[in-house]
Amino acid sequence: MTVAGLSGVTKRHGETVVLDDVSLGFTENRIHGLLGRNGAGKTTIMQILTGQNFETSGKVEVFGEHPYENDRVLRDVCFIKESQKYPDMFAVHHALTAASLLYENWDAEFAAELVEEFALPPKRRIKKLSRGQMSAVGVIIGLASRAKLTFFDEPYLGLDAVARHRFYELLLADYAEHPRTIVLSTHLIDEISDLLEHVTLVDKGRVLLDGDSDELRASAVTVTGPARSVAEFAADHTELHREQLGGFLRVTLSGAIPERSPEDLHVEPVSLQQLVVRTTQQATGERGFVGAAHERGTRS
Ligand SMILES: Nc1ncnc2c1ncn2[C@@H]1O[C@H](COP(=O)(O)OP(=O)(O)OP(=O)(O)O)[C@@H](O)[C@H]1O
Repeated sequence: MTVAGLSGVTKRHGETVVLDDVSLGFTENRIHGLLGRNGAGKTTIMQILTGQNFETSGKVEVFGEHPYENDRVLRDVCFIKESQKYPDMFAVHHALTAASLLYENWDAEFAAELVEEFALPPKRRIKKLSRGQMSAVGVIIGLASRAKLTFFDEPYLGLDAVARHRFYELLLADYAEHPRTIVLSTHLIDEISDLLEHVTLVDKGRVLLDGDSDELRASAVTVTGPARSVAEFAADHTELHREQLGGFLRVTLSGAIPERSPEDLHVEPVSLQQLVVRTTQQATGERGFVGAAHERGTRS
């Protein structure tokens, strides 16, 4: 069941088209990745779905209703972003108390455990916290709120690598015990790709990819080997990308892993990160992509 979705949504700021006829949906009890380059429109999508921004046209539904100024909807929605502002006097514990009043599924015990886990000084004012500690405040609120629909708009980027991995572990463990819909927006695709069950890729306000992660991973392969052999093999496939590595060639090809391939070739499924990069390059016609015209021509 789709809990939050956009249907033919366009968002304009004056002459600038920020979202261009976007349709997407986030399914109940699933971890979604909302991916895309800087300025792609990810934050705008999340703002519209959390009632913090307006669509110019199209249909927006969260739990079957429009979210704007809609308490019935918003009490089940948590939006965690890096730029979250708190009143000047707020200490960590004030932010947690405010969150406990806002979210009906708030788990105070879990929040206290997370404060210890991320070694946060509860009485320190938020504006005095380090960047990583500020990110931890957001991460803790996002997890302990247990909202039916939780958006994380890159708040964990301020955490160091060790703390980020701990966040991913905690998220997965808590999600297993308390299934809900989680949307993660990030540039660090490799880091979170194992977490994601569904991926939506946006670029320049348009949806480029939208599908189940495993199906997307199975939709392309990387083939590496002696240049001539790879080129011969690639000739029969739709090529998404080509990289020369000395006498070797690496190509990304559209399609499933072939049952048989020449012995001197190494064929592996594409990683989510590669797929995202290649698809975005293809859409923007960036250098490094061979066969863009063909691929574009074959897309419906
Ligand atoms: N109020 C505004 N007026 C004009 N343009 C805006 C406004 N808000 C956002 N934009 C533009 O909309 C586009 C999408 O912005 P958005 O913040 O949604 O992207 P994003 O995918 O979240 O990017 P990032 O990964 O860099 O955070 C950008 O080009 C941005 O400059």
